[in-house]
Amino acid sequence: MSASERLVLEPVTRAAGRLRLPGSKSISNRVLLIAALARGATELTGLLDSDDTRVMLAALRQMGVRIDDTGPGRVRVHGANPFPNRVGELFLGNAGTAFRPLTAALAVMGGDFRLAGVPRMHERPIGDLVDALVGAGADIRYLGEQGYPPLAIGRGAFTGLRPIRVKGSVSSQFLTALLMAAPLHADAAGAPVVIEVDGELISQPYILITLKLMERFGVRVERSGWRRFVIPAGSRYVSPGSLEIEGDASSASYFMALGAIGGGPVRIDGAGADSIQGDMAFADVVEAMGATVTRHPQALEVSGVQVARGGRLKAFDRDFNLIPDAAMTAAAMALYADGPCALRNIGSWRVKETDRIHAMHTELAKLGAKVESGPDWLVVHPVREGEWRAASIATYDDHRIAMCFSLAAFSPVQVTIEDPACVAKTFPDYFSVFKGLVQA
Ligand SMILES: O=C(O)C1=C[C@@H](OP(=O)(O)O)[C@@H](O)[C@H](O)C1
Ligand SMILES: C=C(OP(=O)(O)O)C(=O)O
Repeated sequence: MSASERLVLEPVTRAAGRLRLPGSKSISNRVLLIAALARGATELTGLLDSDDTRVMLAALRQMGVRIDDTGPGRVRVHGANPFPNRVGELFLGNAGTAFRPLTAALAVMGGDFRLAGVPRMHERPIGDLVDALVGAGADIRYLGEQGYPPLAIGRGAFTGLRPIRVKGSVSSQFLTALLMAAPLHADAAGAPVVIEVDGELISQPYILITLKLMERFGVRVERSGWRRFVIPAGSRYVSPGSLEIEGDASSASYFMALGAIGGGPVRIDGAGADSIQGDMAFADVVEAMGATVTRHPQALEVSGVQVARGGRLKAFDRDFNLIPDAAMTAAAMALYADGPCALRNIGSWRVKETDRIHAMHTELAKLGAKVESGPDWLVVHPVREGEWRAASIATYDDHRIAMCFSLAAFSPVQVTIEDPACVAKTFPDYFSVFKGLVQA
């Protein structure tokens, strides 16, 4: 492995300072697609520039959607429904927020599309979404293994006559994809679209992001809890003119952890108490661990959050189903807690960028931690003084493994992060922001 493929983290003892978050991945990719489907042009600001948003932008442009670059983090999207090009081969990397919603939108539109990604994307399940769409008349074929990308989408007639039933136990992105595509049918057919969730629905706060952004584009979904969603007849996306994208709350979790472990205060601008992202609840996690948290609008003039250490970090035993991405940061913080920390209900980790339960178990253990895990849980015991081991951390092409193991710099040993560039999925300059906040 060459030097640029590894990052050596020398031990640090303090962290303090202020930073601005990159744009939210979840919001960026949702509004790019919705704006592309809306009447009128939308000026987006605060857009994330990373691998996941680049594949979405490239796919939309390939479909003939005009998107002007109007400055750093700014684009003007000229809506076009249906898309001018209804034929194409799309490469969507490992971006779940591009692959799943585009599958649904293109299946409802109909055409002749092929959707593929990196090898890991072809191991991430999509069968529950394909079943729901095919059940409603869409024409989708698997080009590789059944239930997984790559996919071919044809011209089949999406009827949406009966309620569309979808399972939500593997990923909430399947329901998000159906919700975002539904107005295309509700508008064209002048009929309501009803979506029913079959069984458990994980990662629920991401559905609220979807519904809130649809509403910003004029589509109000009627819902009964998490079971039944009705997109009224005639619903159509209309551009609000402009939209400011919040900072990424999952990215904020690493800096909240820095403030809690490294003293702080660490001031994080771009997403605060008024955020629509569920991962802002990570502020409650660090607070419960003993950190001192200040949230906008109570005390800060810019939307944001500030975290400082409150004492030794307290152990936790928590259900993390609602915040699966930020939960990884908690697993790394457990290295410094005052007792064993349990992360429960995190089964979705198995089918994300890598098998995250296996990866976190393996890499935390390399540092000297005792770790236990099961199908959907992880227990991390803090490392006692004198038991730390220098380690080279494998990152499995998973941005979040790379980012949360930066927190191992607070150990007394040298830690090396392999392939740090994998952070480009959501936060290309993560390590330079990190280095600007920590001190030996
Ligand atoms: O809808 C979204 O923007 C996301 C939903 C979550 O996935 P699951 O619903 O698969 O847990 C999350 O892990 C992912 O990073 C982004
Ligand atoms: C699971 C993640 O990504 P994706 O949007 O590809 O599902 C993630 O960013 O942690």
